[in-house]
Amino acid sequence: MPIDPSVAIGADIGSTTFSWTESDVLLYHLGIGAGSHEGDHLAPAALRYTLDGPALQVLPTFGVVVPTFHETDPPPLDLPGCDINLAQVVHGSQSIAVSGPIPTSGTATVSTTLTDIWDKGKAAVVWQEGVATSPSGEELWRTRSSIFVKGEGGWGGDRGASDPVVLPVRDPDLLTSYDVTPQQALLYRLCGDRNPLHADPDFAKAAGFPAPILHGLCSYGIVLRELTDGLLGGDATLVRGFACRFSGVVFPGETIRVTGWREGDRIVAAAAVEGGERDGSPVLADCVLTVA
Ligand SMILES: CCCCCCC[C@@H](O)CC(=O)SCCNC(=O)CCNC(=O)[C@H](O)C(C)(C)COP(=O)(O)OP(=O)(O)OC[C@H]1O[C@@H](n2cnc3c(N)ncnc32)[C@H](O)[C@@H]1OP(=O)(O)O
Repeated sequence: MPIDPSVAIGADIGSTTFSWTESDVLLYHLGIGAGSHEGDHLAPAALRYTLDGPALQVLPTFGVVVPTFHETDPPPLDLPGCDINLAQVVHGSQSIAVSGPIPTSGTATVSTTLTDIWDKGKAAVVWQEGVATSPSGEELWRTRSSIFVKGEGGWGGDRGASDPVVLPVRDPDLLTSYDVTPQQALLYRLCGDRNPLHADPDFAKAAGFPAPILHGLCSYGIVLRELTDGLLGGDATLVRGFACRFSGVVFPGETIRVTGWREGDRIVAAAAVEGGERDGSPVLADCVLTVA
């Protein structure tokens, strides 16, 4: 069986220790479009993401990517009990909760567990959770993510329960957009995800797409940055968590429209493609930004 839930569920994927520098933080922020709005490269809020020094802040979505930031090979997908390949896989959902602002440089260890597998009949959803700790053992952040594995499932397992975020009916507090550059995925892949799905047209076609698609985690970072800039004055230290489901693909060169509502100590949001033939196609759903 390509996926054996009896082996996979609860499996300890292991621990990795990694380090990062201010340069990694700067590259990450550039990869998710920091400084690209007109005048942004000189604005104090954007400089918090793009200029090294005492004012530099870290958008918490960095915590998701930093354990593999220096990887130069495609994601290995060597998950216990899962005989699957990259062409079957898209990122399904992602969340991170931080204990406090992520340092601009440091060392940490992440321990990851494969927590659950849902059987969608025509696909399987594989869930992982990670806990990152400092060298002194202090918890820094927690992540939860899923991959959607096409062509798996059908063993009569649990379908899982979704918990959709209901968006307010009132006018949004933020309506903004970001123009994904044609080379966005080629830049973002330098942040540790060399999956050929985002760069190689032949691989993308074999995986069922007309062209390479943008990394889900790039859209995830773009949307958090837009919400932080638009509703939190560009202060990344106010973000305690960010969760989303990847509800549709983005092609480099498209525009992502971000709509957000402030609701007490959280912001709920959605993202969709703006303009062109795919206007309104979903990108991110069930977005929740938790505010300190
Ligand atoms: C080990 C580390 C490995 C790292 C791997 C990641 C590496 C990265 O480089 C990969 C990427 O970044 S890929 C890019 C980012 N992801 C995407 O673009 C996916 C966008 N979403 C889609 O295409 C579809 O929603 C799609 C395809 C997800 C679902 O669409 P459909 O097939 O049409 O399914 P649908 O009919 O809508 O729903 C069927 C059931 O599945 C549930 N579901 C839907 N979307 C889900 C999602 N995103 N996550 C989890 N579950 C999801 C539905 O709820 C439904 O279930 P049920 O019938 O029980 O209600």
